[in-house]
Amino acid sequence: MHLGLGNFHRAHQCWWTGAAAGPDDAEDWSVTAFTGRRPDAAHALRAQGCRYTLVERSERGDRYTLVTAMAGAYDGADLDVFRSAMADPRTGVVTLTVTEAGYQLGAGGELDLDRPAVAADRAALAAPDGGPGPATTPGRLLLGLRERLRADAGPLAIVPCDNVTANGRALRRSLLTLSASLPGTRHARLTEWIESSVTFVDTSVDRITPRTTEADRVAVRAATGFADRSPVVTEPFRDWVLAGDFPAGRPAWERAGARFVTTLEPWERRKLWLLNGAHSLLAYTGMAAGHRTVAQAIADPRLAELTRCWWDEVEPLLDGAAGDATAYRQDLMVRFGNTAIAHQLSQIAEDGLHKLRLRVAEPALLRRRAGLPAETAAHIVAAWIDFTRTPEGARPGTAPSPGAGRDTAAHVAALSPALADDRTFVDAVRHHRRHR
Ligand SMILES: NC(=O)c1ccc[n+]([C@@H]2O[C@H](COP(=O)([O-])OP(=O)(O)OC[C@H]3O[C@@H](n4cnc5c(N)ncnc54)[C@H](O)[C@@H]3O)[C@@H](O)[C@H]2O)c1
Ligand SMILES: O=P(O)(O)OC[C@@H](O)[C@@H](O)[C@H](O)[C@H](O)CO
Repeated sequence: MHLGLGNFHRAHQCWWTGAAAGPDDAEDWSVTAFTGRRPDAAHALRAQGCRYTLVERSERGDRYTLVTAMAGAYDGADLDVFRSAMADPRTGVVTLTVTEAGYQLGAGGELDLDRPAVAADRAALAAPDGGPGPATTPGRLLLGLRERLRADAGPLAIVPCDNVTANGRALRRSLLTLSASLPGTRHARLTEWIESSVTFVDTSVDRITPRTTEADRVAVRAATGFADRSPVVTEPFRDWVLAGDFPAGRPAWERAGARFVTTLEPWERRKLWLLNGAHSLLAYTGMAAGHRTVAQAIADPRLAELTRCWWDEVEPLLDGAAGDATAYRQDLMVRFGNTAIAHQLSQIAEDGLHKLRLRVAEPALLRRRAGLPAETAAHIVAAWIDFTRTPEGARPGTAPSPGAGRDTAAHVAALSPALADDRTFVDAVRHHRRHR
């Protein structure tokens, strides 16, 4: 099963599941996918038998693959179908790509029980008649797990694939907290069962996948003859590192290059800080400089130099267990410079509050605690604050609550209360705001 049927799932886990197929059909797995917030993606895929085209795009040209691993696509709000899929003993793995914001975490990285959407889900889950049903990802997952326990359908692995630090452990804590906050012995039993029978796998996922455009659909039709409404364009590069157990089995993803490790942290830090941190840097500083795509921004010598400064700042925090950071940086420069991929800076800039906490504030705090300056981090935070003052940047999720107003310290506190207590860092952010 998959939750969050967007572009990235189609370019990564779903493609990977098809590519993991072995010579014996009995080993093959398929994906039943659910959208997160809107039904559109499921409708479009169902209308074409859940098949779609993966376009691997580089400056050397396009490569087209028909992906057939998706068996079903449904609206995530269709809770009857969702519950029966979760309670099906043939379901052994649930992957997720619901964006960073979808995890409903507060600034401390824990489930925010007081957030209205989470509070509404608690009421829905506690209602004796089932109520309207939960709407958030943690709420729906817990509903599904409750159904699986009731049906005695066996253990399960949950595999979050979003750019969230220690994503498996974070989701495990959230579901246990949510379950423990619900009344009655059935929820006490649910909490115990999750602890004993549900595993949460930490993952680092990597494949730059921009939003599909109408021009992409036209190109697919011209090249393949398939009038595909849901193709997905991605870069040739791909990576998937996983740490955790699969008590109900799993596809042989390693056949297509996935790596199973014991500790994810070195991989996750290298990818989240070097790649995603630099993406956010390029998004906020690049848009302010009038660029639209990552390739345009990295071709700007001033921004390429700022990116190198960011990498110099975070590289000493990496322990090298994930391999040579120098080679990784060189590869990133090439990947960012792929002019065939139009990765919009505006897409990366969305939900900045949730993203910067993990990819910029966390390493900045580690540096500050080690007594080191975090100048480039301050520069990125300043660029984000300035972006939140623009009409495009003032949307919820990108900017902190309106109460933060123009105040630099309040913005930093929304990212990280600990960083906001660091006067040197807040002053550095102020300095960069004035001098940009
Ligand atoms: N696109 C990439 O290059 C890429 C690469 C690595 C990781 N990821 C991860 O995948 C996530 C999704 O990226 P995408 O390109 O597929 O985006 P997308 O917009 O195509 O799809 C996002 C999916 O998440 C759902 N969603 C959005 N907000 C939600 C919320 N608050 N609660 C529940 N569901 C929600 C949407 O309905 C949709 O199904 C990213 O946020 C990131 O964490 C993306
Ligand atoms: O997908 P997001 O929104 O978490 O972040 C935007 C980009 O940094 C991200 O999508 C990268 O392209 C991706 O993580 C590369 O693997």
